[in-house]
Amino acid sequence: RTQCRSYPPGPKPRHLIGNLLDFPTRDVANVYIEWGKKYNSSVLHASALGSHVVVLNKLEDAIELFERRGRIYSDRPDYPIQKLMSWDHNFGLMRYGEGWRYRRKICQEYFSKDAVKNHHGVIAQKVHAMLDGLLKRPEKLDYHNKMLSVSIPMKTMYGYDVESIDDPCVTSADKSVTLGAPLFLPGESFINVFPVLASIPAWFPGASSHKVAAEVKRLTDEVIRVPMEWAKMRMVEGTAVPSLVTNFLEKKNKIGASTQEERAIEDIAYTVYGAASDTTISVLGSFFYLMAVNPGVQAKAQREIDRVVGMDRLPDFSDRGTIPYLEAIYREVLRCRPPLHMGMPHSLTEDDYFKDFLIPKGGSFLSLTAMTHDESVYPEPFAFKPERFFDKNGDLNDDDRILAYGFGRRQCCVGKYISSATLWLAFTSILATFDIGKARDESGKEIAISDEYEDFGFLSHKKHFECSITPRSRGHLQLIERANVLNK
Ligand code: HEM
Repeated sequence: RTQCRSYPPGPKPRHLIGNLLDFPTRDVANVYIEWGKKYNSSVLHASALGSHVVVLNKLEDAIELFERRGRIYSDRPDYPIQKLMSWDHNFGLMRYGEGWRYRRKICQEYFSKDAVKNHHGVIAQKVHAMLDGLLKRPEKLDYHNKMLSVSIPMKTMYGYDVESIDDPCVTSADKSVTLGAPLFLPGESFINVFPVLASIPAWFPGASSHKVAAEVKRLTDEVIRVPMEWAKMRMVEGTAVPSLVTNFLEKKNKIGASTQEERAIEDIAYTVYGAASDTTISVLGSFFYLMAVNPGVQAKAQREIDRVVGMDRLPDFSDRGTIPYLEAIYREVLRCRPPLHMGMPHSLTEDDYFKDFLIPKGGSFLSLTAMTHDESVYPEPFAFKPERFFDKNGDLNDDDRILAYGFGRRQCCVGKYISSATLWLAFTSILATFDIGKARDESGKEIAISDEYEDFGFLSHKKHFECSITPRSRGHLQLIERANVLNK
């Protein structure tokens, strides 16, 4: 340990401001991949005014630090901007401690591998509604994607059926994330670098992050309050349906509950809505894009689905495990395009030493995109090849750890089982019933789809693109209609 002296390599700090101007605020993961090549290191470092950022580009390093040494790597950075935006209610951003543990435990039980079966009905209903939407208005793909992605968390958390994405709960949550997420990046908000700035008022000249934060706070408070009040009203009316919140309110009415528990439930429901919706939108957007530009993969998947499911019914959860190629598509979509390209920031609670480097106490990030595009593990990393997940015998290989769900003592994404169930059923049902292809212009020529993504800081979504979505046959069309009649 005494030999370890220097921080990991990275851009040379400037006088006084350190690396403040070097931190990328757009296309973050790719910039850190480039840094990795430039400084010839998979562990990178930059700092500004006492705040350190360490980026890990290699899976084995993340396993060593975030898992084996998880005790000291499981905190989250204390961003002063968070409180100004009411995002301290988001337990995914909470410091490692009692408050986080309490919320995580409740959430984990609700979404455990076994408990996810309780949500299969809701997932199937919402996936079938998406198929119906695609049938009637295929040009509104973004709308249907968002409806599916927001309606599952709203139903499982509050028992609330989202009727339209113009629902005020949805629009306020959207605005809050669009405005607030970029302020988390190192280099984007000076408040995170100079915590003392958090106490200057929003009207102070130049306090631009404060003004944005104040608006985000107003929106966030609304996102937390409105659906809770709605659920309470349904309880009073006697029309509530089971959900995390309504189950809790029922218990509270029967045997009482502490304020601490009520706060936790409120925080969990709000957190899950945000954590589930934007990530699912991102993956589904990537899925449609990747299917439209990879017709060979799509055709092979459809042959496999037809072989197992046949033409007389829609896929259901009992089919999972019987269509290996679909499993490979699920793995490959998440490998190609992890929605949170940098994962969630983990913070180190004490100085550590790794590979002869000093890893300073403070912020540290892992770069999921760099890990899922590591050429030594995934040859031709930018090619979409579900086949990479099969071994020589044609069986699925054991690379079933979906890196996009993260690492460590925070036991990675608490929603990974419901997410996996949702994405699997959505992918399989969409491919079973529709052909996805490039759209055509008036002269019948295919319109190319660009690879552009919209960057929201930590998260990215596929930029809007035109594609054609057509039912595979009259029989498939009828299956969708029948499923939706049954749902009503
Ligand atoms: C493809 C979809 C999803 C991806 C890629 C994803 C990814 C992630 C990642 C990378 C983390 C950070 C883990 C870490 O600390 O390193 C996380 C945390 C979290 N995710 Fe997901 N997630 C997805 C869907 C969901 C869904 C559907 C839910 C709903 C239950 C959810 C709930 C959460 C929560 C509550 C946390 C915070 C956990 C904590 O800090 O203890 N996620 N997710």
